[in-house]
Order: sequence, then structure tokens, then C-alpha cells
Amino acid sequence: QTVAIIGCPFSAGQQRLGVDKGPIHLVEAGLTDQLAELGWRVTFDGHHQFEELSVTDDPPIGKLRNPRFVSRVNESVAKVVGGHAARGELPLTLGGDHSLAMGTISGTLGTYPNACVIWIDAHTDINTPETTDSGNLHGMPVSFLLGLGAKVPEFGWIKPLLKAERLVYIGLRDIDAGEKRILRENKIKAFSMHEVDKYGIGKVVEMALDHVNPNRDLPVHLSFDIDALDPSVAPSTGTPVRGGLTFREGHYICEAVYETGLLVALDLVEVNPHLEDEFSVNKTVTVGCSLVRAALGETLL
Ligand SMILES: N[C@@]1(C(=O)O)CN(C[C@@H]2CCCCN2)C[C@@H]1CCC[B-](O)(O)O
Ligand SMILES: [Mn+2]
Ligand SMILES: [Mn+2]
Ligand SMILES: [Mn+2]
Repeated sequence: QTVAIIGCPFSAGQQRLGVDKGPIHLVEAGLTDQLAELGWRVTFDGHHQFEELSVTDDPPIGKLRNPRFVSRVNESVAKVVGGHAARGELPLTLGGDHSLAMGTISGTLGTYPNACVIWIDAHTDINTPETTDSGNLHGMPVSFLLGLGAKVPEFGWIKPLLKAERLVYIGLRDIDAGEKRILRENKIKAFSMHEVDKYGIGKVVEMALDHVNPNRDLPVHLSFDIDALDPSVAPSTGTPVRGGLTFREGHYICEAVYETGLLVALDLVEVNPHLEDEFSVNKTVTVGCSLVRAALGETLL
């Protein structure tokens, strides 16, 4: 089985410098060899000098920041992820900010139209151009994938391939008012840290899978934002929020998803090695690599 690592040094979906250096830190920490150790054939799509896609003149559209650049990069990412998936490989996208999910999930759904999405995050990333406060597109990918909000011509390539009933969140604890409304209106299943505390991670993952994949027969795209973990576990990330998942809870999710045998695509995003001290950076990069290994078959026994 082949895992295709797609490094996406991309940061234009938000405003903090450094998240584009996430991929190189994860790879330099030895991720490629670690996956080979697990028995994977590993290819590296050293994405990608996004400079060739950079846009000289990219003024905001409404509140949206760097809209044309974010759109063009994600259109490219969708083709790359879709291509690897179509060849029966498992695309592993390393970010880079979470706006990349516009591309990765579009790519997955192009190849696996019936795929479900498990979104691990402190945030819902479902703001529309109307509800966003920050204008940062890393807080918006899900709304574009669902086809919510007013159409933005520059993002015309994104087809609303994701169905609300095929999406589930785990780890939520910082949701904007507008996003809470969108969750309710679209009846989107969401397990916040409250549910994790109440039921335990084992039951939460079971309920999440029961919702989006009741017969365990649909491909799974796992999109893991490192900020889902508690900042004490993964400090070097752009939008940290206290009260997050423990090291074990994060790993349990990845182990349980792997156990389904249904994983077809994985994102690991928002590692920013420019934030906090060196010890914190190492801790964040190390846990990122560990989560990827867990999602790709590493077991404790
Ligand atoms: N909803 C947000 C957006 O900017 O749209 C606002 N939030 C930060 C904000 C700070 C003040 C208190 C309320 N929260 C970050 C989030 C996007 C996270 C993107 B992710 O990919 O890191 O999940
Ligand atoms: Mn490529
Ligand atoms: Mn996110
Ligand atoms: Mn987040």
C-alpha cells in the first residue's frame, strides 16, 4: 500500500508567519522513514513551490484575505490529492493552514464521491464570507465544501460535493456565533470537548462513525487540525484553545479510524514551527508525526 506525502507549505489562509514551514519540519523529523517502518511504500510529492501559483494582485474580496491565491493553490491541491487517490494511493497532506482542506477534500470526493469526513479540530472552520469575522480562509473551508453562503466566483471550481450528513466533528471548543447557527441549521453532527468529557473518547468515536458511516462501508477522509489537541500537548499552532484533547485522546481517534480499514485520505494541518520555544516546536512536530503513524497503522501492542 502506498502513502503519497503531499507537502503543502501554505499559509495564506491565515495571518501568522511560519505555518508554511510545517511540512518540512514534519518530514525532517523522519516521518517518511517512520511510515516506511510501518510497511508503507512512501512517495513524496514535495509540493510544491506554490510560488508559481502566487498571485501578484490579490486584494481582499469583501473580508476574504488572499482569496485568489488560496483558491488557486487549493485547485492545484485538489488535482494532486485526487490524482493520488485515483491511483489507489493514500494521500497524506501535510500543512500548512486548514484552508488546504478545500483542496484535499475536493480531491478525495472527486475520487470517492461517497466518502465521509471526520474533522478533528478545536474549531468548525465553517464560516461563510458573510459570517466570517477574521476573513481568514482557514476558518471557512467547510462552508465552501458544503456549498453554503453566497457564491464567490473566484472559488467557482469548488463543487458542493460534501453532504452535511457525511460530516462529523470531534474536539470542538471555540465556535463563532455564526458557525453555531450554521451547525444547527444544517443539522451537522458535532462532538465538542463537553461530549468527550461526558462519554469518553471511545464512545464519541463510535457515535461519530455510527453517524457518518453506520454500515462501516464508506471511505473515510480524516482531517486533523493539530489545534484539536490541548495546547500543553501541541503548543506550536496558530489558534490554540485551552481545554483540548489529551495526547491519548488524539491518538485514540487516529487508531480507531485506522482500525475501520476505511481510511482513504489524511490531512495533518496547522503545525506552526515558528511559534513558541524550540522545546514546544519539537513537542508539536513529534506529536504530529505520532498521530500520522497512529492513523496509518501504528499500534501499541
Ligand atoms: N472561527 C475563527 C475564524 O477565524 O474564522 C475565529 N477563531 C479565533 C477567534 C479568536 C477570538 C475568540 C474566538 N475565536 C479562529 C477560527 C478559525 C480557526 C481555523 B483553524 O483551521 O485553525 O481551525
Ligand atoms: Mn505534485
Ligand atoms: Mn482547522
Ligand atoms: Mn483549529
